[in-house]
Amino acid sequence: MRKLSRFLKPYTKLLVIGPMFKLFEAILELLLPYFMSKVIDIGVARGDEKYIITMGGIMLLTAIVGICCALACQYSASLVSQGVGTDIRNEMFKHIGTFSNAEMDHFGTSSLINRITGDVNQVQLAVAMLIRLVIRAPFLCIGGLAMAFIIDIKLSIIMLVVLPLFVLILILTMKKTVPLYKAVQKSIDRIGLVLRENLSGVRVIRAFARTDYEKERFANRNKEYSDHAMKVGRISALLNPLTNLVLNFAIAAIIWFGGIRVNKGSMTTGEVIALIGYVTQILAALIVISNLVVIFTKAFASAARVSEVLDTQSTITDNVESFNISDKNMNPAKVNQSDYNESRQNDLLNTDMGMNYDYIVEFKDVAMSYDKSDNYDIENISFKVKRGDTIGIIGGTGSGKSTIVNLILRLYDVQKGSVLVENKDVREYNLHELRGKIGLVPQKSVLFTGTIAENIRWGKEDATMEEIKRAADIAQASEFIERMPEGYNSKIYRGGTNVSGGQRQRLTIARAMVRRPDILILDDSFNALDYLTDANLRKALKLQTNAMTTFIVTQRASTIKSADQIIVLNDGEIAGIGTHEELLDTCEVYLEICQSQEMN
Ligand SMILES: Nc1ncnc2c1ncn2[C@@H]1O[C@H](COP(=O)(O)OP(=O)(O)OP(=O)(O)O)[C@@H](O)[C@H]1O
Repeated sequence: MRKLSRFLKPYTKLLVIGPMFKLFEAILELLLPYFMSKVIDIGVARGDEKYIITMGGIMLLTAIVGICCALACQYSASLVSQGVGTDIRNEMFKHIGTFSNAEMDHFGTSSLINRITGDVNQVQLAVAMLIRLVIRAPFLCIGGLAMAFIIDIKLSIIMLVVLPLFVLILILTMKKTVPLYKAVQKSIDRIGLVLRENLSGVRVIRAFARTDYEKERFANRNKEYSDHAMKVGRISALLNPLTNLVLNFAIAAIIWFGGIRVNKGSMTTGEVIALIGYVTQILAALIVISNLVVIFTKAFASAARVSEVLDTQSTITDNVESFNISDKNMNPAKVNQSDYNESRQNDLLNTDMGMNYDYIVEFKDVAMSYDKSDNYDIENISFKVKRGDTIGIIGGTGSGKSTIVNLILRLYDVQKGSVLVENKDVREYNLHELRGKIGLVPQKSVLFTGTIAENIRWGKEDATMEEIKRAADIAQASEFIERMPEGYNSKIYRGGTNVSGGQRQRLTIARAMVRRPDILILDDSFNALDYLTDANLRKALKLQTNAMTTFIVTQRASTIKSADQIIVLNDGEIAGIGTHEELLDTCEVYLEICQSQEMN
């Protein structure tokens, strides 16, 4: 929570003004029982109607001013808590954007969503309570006690007996419930995880007839949650009757002993009524304090989860200095397209003059594991790629194909060796510059809510309709787009679930093509296409993209048969490199793949 206190700084004024209003309202609230006692003792006792009306007016005014103060405090609390919540969410979102895939893997999307929503809400609630109640409740307790002692010291001794008893009940209840609240929070997290997995994978679950299994998994998580919540409920349910019992006991005692003192003439009826008012106020304030403890305990746990995200630094650090433009102080995130184009033109000029690089991509003895251990997921990877070549990467599942392309984009860092793009280590690049050279078609096609044209424009913000149509042509997507009633303005919903898998794949290819990247990476991007579309797409890529270096990751040998170079992976290592014909003679793994697919 302390780490998040910096988010309160911009609201310092409201943080002072809000509680001040609440404090003033508490003072007014403490005056009401006192005024009441005067009405009874003077107005009613003497039958002084004028006094009753005047005091009634003062009490009404006090109450109205009190309500205004409470409203002003409430308003400040809303401004601050909503502001702090919004600021934390924005900062988290921005920070998560800097995470490499390693950090995303570490937290998991489900947990990140919970943290940015549920946990921030909890912190937000604590901030609101901080302003509204943290000063008010203890003030009412102490102030009420002081007023009671001013009215009658002897009768106030009842409070000294009742208060410790009341506090003991609250502490015992909290001791039992606070750990349970944490368990409840965790089980809500787990329900969220199961729910998210189920909703996003609903088709797979139905297809594999796993509905019953998933129902049971959800029911178990739900039961775990309800068990914890019920336990909290059962204990909390005891709180109300117990506190009411103590309160009524205190009131009865005040009336009993107060009555005796009134008969003796040492106290007035109004003072007894005022004491009843104060004891009620004090005990209500104590209940509020116990609720505050619960809210703050939850908020501390949530703040720790939020801070963990904000304190995590991406293992992939960006090289801001390396961006090849005149203003080195420029924020790379804000580098605009024309600066970038200028930088690219300089690079290309250098290339044409033979100054810059021989190979567009080079892996030098690369090893890497996702968990950063010595148990490498890929190892001893070395190869060189010439500009304009088509490279096929083939191998069984889990052999490391996607890992290799992830390293070109620097989605992860290597542990051994180096990856060079245009003769420069990817770690020396500014990430914006590096990724600006590359068009990726990921294994899992993801589209975004918006029109088809908007989705393709993701690849290049300022793409004209002509460029979009050309990209769709190459991706073999124009035919189905034009058949849709609204063509390029047709809407894509929920990550693209309203188009078929193959159509989605072609749209993601168009999105990558529209930026005319130097390096195009197709990570198993043809697997949802029929053989004819696959062949047409490869033909179009070859014809239209002469200068583009294309990596095709696939399990289908026919897709990469005509590639300039094929890299065969087996269990994280290179089993062979060469053309289709060369590999058939030299690489047993490749021969086996081809034979299994009945082609050689
Ligand atoms: N995010 C990750 N976290 C941990 N391990 C991973 C991660 N991604 C891949 N791996 C592991 O790294 C190895 C190589 O995976 P990779 O995805 O590169 O294989 P692949 O050849 O592309 O497989 P496929 O054809 O099934 O996509 C596998 O053992 C896999 O379990």
